[in-house]
Amino acid sequence: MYLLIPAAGVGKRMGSNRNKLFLEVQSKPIIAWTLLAAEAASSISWIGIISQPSDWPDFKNIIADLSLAKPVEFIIGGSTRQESVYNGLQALPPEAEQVLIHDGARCLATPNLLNACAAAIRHCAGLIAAIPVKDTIKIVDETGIIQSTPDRQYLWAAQTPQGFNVQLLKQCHAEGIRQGWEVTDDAALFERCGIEVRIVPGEETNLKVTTPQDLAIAEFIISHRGG
Ligand SMILES: Nc1ccn([C@@H]2O[C@H](COP(=O)(O)OP(=O)(O)OP(=O)(O)O)[C@@H](O)[C@H]2O)c(=O)n1
Ligand SMILES: C[C@](O)(CO)[C@H](O)COP(=O)(O)O
Repeated sequence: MYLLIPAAGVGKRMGSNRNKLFLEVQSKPIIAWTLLAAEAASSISWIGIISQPSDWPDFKNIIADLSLAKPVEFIIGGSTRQESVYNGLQALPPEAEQVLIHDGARCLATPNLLNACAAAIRHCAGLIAAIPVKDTIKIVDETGIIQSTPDRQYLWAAQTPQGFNVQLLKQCHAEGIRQGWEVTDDAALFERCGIEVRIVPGEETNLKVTTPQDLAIAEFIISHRGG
């Protein structure tokens, strides 16, 4: 299975002065944990890391330190996640029929989750890892007044990995460009094009390291993992 890792962000919400993926959790950069999960997932045979060329020397040093057995290709990142994934799709080898996309910032996803998504995408056009929402969610207007409370049984928190048929995802990205759609995940492009996206049970611990609080939580989770 081909795996694209969007890793070209800047980490605004982390308040970091450079790509947050170089921040350390348990003495390893965030991206190193993500790459180690990909290395340990038996289904993954090819890794594309989508990132800004100015970060490539640091990524290359990290990869060398990890002595990964799997090939890692470097792909130039865009100015949004959506653009970065678009670039990643163009860089896939022509024989790639399905792809998993997994945020570099979701460094706690387990190899099992990557393998489960890789197995499931053989049987559908699109899927995402997701977990049921625990909070009561409110739709609020711009003045801060609640407009409605959606029924929680239909609410799921989207994670990555997200898996897709490559041809269809390329078509959906192209349609997104034509229509000027701005989305925060690839499933949203499938949805807007009217193509079904299936849910695969995600992991409660598979948080996206977005804020300094997430970094502390990631530190706690990794330090309490066995092995
Ligand atoms: N232009 C971008 C922006 C984001 N990403 C990647 O998409 C994932 C999810 O993005 P997010 O957590 O929002 O990362 P940042 O964009 O770095 O954070 P922020 O939005 O706080 O600036 C991350 O692995 C990030 O590196 C990317 O590849 N290209
Ligand atoms: C793809 C994603 O991780 C699913 O939760 C998320 O949508 C990325 O969005 P962000 O706005 O870049 O954090």
